[in-house]
Amino acid sequence: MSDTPLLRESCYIDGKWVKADGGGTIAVTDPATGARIGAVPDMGEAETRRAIEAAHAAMPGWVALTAKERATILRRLHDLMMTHQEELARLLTREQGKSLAEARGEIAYAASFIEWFAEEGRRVYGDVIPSHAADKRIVVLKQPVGVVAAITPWNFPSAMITRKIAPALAAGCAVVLKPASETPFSALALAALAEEAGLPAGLFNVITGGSRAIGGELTGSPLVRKLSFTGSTEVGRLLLGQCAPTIKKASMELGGNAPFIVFDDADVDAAVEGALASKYRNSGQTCVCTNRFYVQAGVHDAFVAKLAERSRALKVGNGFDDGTQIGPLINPAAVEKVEQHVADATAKGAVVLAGGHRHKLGGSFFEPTVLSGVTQDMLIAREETFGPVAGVIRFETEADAIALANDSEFGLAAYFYARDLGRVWRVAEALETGIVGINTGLISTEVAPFGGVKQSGIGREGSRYGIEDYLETKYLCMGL
Ligand SMILES: NC(=O)c1ccc[n+]([C@@H]2O[C@H](COP(=O)([O-])OP(=O)(O)OC[C@H]3O[C@@H](n4cnc5c(N)ncnc54)[C@H](O)[C@@H]3O)[C@@H](O)[C@H]2O)c1
Ligand SMILES: O=C[C@H](O)CS(=O)(=O)O
Repeated sequence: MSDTPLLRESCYIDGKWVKADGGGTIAVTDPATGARIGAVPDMGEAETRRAIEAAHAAMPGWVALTAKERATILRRLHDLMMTHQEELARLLTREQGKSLAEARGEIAYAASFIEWFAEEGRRVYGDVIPSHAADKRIVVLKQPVGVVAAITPWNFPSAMITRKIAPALAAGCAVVLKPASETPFSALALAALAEEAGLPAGLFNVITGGSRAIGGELTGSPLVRKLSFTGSTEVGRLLLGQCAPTIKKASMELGGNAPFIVFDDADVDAAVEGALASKYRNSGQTCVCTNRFYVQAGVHDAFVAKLAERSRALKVGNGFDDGTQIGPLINPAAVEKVEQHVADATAKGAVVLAGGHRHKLGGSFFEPTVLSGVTQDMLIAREETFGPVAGVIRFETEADAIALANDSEFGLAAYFYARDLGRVWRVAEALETGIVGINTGLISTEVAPFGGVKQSGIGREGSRYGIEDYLETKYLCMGL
């Protein structure tokens, strides 16, 4: 990794590259090989407090710029990301494991949020409201919410960060980011490019270390006015509670349990393509990966046979190897969870049609797996598997499918394949999720509002809606 100029083994606070006060570090390993690829500072409360204070001090100068001046710097950051796309992608694959092709795609996706919100920041409009009284005038302003704390997951080490810092910076906010300890280098590389783009010191701070200590400071500080979190529902619930004493604004992008419904009137071949895309992206480690398949009786056997055949043909390997489609899971614990879901399902009667075991490569590799005969009571239908396992449940009627799909505390993404127009509208409106993919398995884009309902989260990221969460609305009542 020493040949990677963007590799930073220090944190970035107030425009300086610094080590932890106590000198402690956290090792970072390659999930494909288990090899140590570097280390980052093990920071705590004191460093976090300094980062928050730096962000708070830097904001006024940033707010004083025009939206266009902020957009110019963000645009420069976008261009630098794309210039360094290959290096950023290699860094990302090394620490997260996804294929190089997917990593290149993630860097472009991450950069697209910077490009999108550079422009959205120039369209933060207020209002002039017809007054209620002849001697009054009413104006509405939109102003930056204040210092933003961002905490992000390991599965998209670049895009989950820019999906937060882009609207925050475009709105005029400063950010303190804690990335996942498994994948810190992509975050630190972003800080290096932001520095090169001319982002003033203190506006983007990246700290690594103990999540409880750092998180406690970020959620407890009165200087932090907003928490933007992406991660598991369990941790989101904890952090939301920690924000309560200081009444922080909170955006929560949490866990999923996406249903994928195939109706009798679907194009089965198209449904299989969509299923492969939605299930096996990032080796099944995305919040919007299909977690449970529901297939109507008339097409069930044809669909599962084709899905199993295609799953068996997927290439499992190191993300750097040509043609790899399924990389390693992030760590051994992730493999154990996948194994637990497969074992629970087969113990309750599910049938393995493809895969079902740890891959012969060993380590954190798992075979792409298809199970039929799955039922709603199995762990694989109740919990987020976060691995390359497709469990298929047969259903009879449209009403059954909707009831089964909505039988979850999660509500992030759902997918279905159908060609009857009336059915498309009935099902799309009935599904209790924030996102619905219709005759497609891929829904991720910066231009659309991304987020969930129920215990999958609060708020939306991306699109023209995404900047609203970083703004406050101020009402001016002007007496004449
Ligand atoms: N909805 C979305 O947009 C979205 C996107 C990606 C991932 N996710 C979800 O994230 C999960 C996988 O990511 P993960 O394993 O990194 O999730 P996680 O919740 O374990 O960790 C997420 C982040 O929170 C930090 N963290 C953990 N405990 C903390 C604490 N007590 N205080 C402060 N910070 C803490 C982690 O270090 C990491 O940076 C899955 O559930 C997935 O569905 C959701
Ligand atoms: O893991 C969930 C992320 O949000 C992935 S994506 O935004 O759907 O690409």
